[in-house]
Amino acid sequence: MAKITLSHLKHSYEPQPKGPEDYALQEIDLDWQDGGAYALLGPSGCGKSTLLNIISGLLIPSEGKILFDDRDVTAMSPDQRNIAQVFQFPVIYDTMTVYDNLAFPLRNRGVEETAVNKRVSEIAAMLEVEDILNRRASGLSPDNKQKISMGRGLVRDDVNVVMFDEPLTVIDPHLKWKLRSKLKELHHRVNATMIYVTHDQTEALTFADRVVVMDEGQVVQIGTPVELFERPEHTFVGHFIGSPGMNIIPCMIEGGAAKFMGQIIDLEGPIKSGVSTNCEIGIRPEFISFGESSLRGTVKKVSDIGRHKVVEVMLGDHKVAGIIEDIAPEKGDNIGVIFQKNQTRVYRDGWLVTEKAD
Ligand SMILES: Nc1ncnc2c1ncn2[C@@H]1O[C@H](COP(=O)(O)OP(=O)(O)OP(=O)(O)O)[C@@H](O)[C@H]1O
Repeated sequence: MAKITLSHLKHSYEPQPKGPEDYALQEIDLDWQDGGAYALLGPSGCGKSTLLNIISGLLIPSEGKILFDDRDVTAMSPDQRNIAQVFQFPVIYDTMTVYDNLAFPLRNRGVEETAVNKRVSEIAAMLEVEDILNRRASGLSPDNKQKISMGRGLVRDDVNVVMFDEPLTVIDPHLKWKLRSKLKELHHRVNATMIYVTHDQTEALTFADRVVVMDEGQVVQIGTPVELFERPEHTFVGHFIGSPGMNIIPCMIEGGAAKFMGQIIDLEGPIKSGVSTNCEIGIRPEFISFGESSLRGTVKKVSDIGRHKVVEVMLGDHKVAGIIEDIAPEKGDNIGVIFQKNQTRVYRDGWLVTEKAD
């Protein structure tokens, strides 16, 4: 396994890119640590596949370098890079048995049969497919086929990285969580560097120790699931992660204070210096409550979503959502809205600019 470094990486599909809008990947500098479980998360079109193809060697970046353990592999073919990939759709040989499918990547590298047998048995045990090893792959259910496909990705222990590209797309929703937790468990056992590409926050947050969030060709934050939830560094992360996402409302900055609807809003900490007309307050619905407050609004909607209720309140022209577990106000009520101070942040041009309270 290897540490993977992306250094000043940029990519445009245009032969002669002019401005940033011509780049599918803006400048990316990133280290993927050896043995880490990473998710690459972002909406459709943000550049995930482009980045994956650059790491695997299917695409040569317009600018920048890829290093595996500080060795420049930018000009190397996918084969030379020694990578395992698991795709959206299972890649297995239908006419072979499950055993032969799992053994294939090892036999292909000339591994001798005793070692093949040992490793296939280990992987089969981890995936809990020992009882179907002698079955032909053609008769397997889609989730078993994808399990075998994952097994083929994990069977070699000499690869630099295992990359999963939306591997649960074809899996029934009720089986997804099973395979997802299986993959997490496998990471702990094989200790490989893994990159899991998805647009689904649940998949990313349950699989990965660290999540790389992308938007419009940029990495907007790298963090643990808790960090992404607690302190989004960009409004995109706040909005994309969470259900509902972070409330983002415009504000004015005057004399170091943030004002919304003419009132000073208490913040987690001081605002870093800088100038912009595009300033916003971000606060997650989990940290909004209702009661005595000079910030008043009208309840627009109350949704009961099981364990808790989501209350949407109009503050002037701006809607904010709060999550509450006890008795909710009713539609049309005029209520006070309280922002939990240590969770109230300011973003300038999308980027977090409040300092963390001690
Ligand atoms: N072969 C190509 N030629 C030209 N433009 C491309 C090509 N492949 C991707 N793009 C563009 O590059 C940008 C990033 O696309 P990419 O497929 O990497 O995103 P993605 O996050 O993987 O999206 P998805 O989840 O839909 O696959 C998009 O604007 C896309 O239209």
